[in-house]
Amino acid sequence: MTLSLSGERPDPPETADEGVWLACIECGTTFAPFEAVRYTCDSCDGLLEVRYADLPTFEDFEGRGVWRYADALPFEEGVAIEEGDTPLYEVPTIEDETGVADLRVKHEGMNPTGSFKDRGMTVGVRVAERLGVDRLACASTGNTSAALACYGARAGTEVLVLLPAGKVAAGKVAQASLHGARILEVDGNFDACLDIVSDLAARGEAYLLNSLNPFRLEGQKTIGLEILEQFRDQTGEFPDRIVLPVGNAGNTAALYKAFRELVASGALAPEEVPALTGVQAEGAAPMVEAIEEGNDEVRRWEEVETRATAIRIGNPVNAPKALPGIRETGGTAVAVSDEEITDAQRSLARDGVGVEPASAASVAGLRKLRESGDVAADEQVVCLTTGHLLKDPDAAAAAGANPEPVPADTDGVLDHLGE
Ligand SMILES: Cc1ncc(COP(=O)(O)O)c(C=O)c1O
Ligand SMILES: N[C@@H](CCOP(=O)(O)O)C(=O)O
Repeated sequence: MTLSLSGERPDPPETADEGVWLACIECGTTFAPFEAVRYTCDSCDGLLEVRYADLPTFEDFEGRGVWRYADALPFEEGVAIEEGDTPLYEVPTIEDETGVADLRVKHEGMNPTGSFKDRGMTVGVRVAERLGVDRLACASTGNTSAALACYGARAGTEVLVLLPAGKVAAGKVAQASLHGARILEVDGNFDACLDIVSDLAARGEAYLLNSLNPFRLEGQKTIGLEILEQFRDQTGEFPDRIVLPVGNAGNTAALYKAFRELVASGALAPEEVPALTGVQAEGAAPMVEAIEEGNDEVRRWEEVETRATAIRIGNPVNAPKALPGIRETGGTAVAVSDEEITDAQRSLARDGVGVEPASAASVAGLRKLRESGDVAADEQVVCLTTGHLLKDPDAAAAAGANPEPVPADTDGVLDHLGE
């Protein structure tokens, strides 16, 4: 099966429950959505996708936040704390300097726990309730654990998180801890943590809420729906391109699914779909490698390193959904250095947008693609910034200027200021 923008609408199988079912993206086998815990296909182990008998158009959306898009989701409401409805900012200085026709920044750091993961958790934790599981778990570079801890607390369910020891930013560990998750620090990287937690989930020890869980990506689809609506409200048009940081490739997969569904409902023409453009750090760039080499599979990088710890990932599990997303929308992928990421973080901050390093990768990638000519000057672009500045206070302090010590009197302060 190919995940294409054909506008195809499959008929509901007998396994559908109120017009919702799960389908394998590799072999097409379908499953009832809520009768059993399932993350991948029983027949071929392929990734699963949530499918709907009815697909909404823009006119069907009403209300605010993630649940404005209930008609595109498996439920009417979730375990919610006002996630979504994040700002789409103008960034005049960066727009000027990159020389694109229009540049806006969709700041997902403005979600309740400071990252886009909340959009996935409001749906995923609701599904967990429906399935009646009693322990939620994830592997995390930080943000997933913060969001799961918070939404798990809200649902009153036990949460277990596995983190790569020494590689998670301070703000994120603090969040997971205070929201009451049990935190295990693993002597290995994120991919090793995900291998372990997937194994625990397969043994029935916990319900997995990483983006391998197809319901989480349903919530993350709303980023794409919101961008289209906001950009059209602000400019009268849809953006030509969305540039986003890539780690486990959940957002790339989720945005592509949002656009495929809008095409299938007739709400969006295939040529109106924004080109999905992924950015990775040079030290963790398996998706970029696959795009550059034209590979259908992504090679797992065993050794990964980057200052942008949120995307320090060598085995993007959603690659089979995300690669077609980049290719079919006419997008591309690019790797950026840690220095380029920090420069972009500073530039965003100077335009009033405080983000963590991984988020700034989107702007760093846009800069690089403008220099290479892969992004044209007449394009209308949205850069996705995925997490808040305060998530990683150490990186922010290192990127900013040091405080200057002064004596505790006005003359001393004036002297220091040289006035
Ligand atoms: C701040 C931040 N940005 C980007 C990403 C990458 O997103 P994805 O895994 O959906 O590619 C993550 C986590 O993976 C993240 O925490
Ligand atoms: N950046 C992520 C990595 C895990 O990604 P997920 O989307 O599969 O949960 C994090 O914050 O842990």
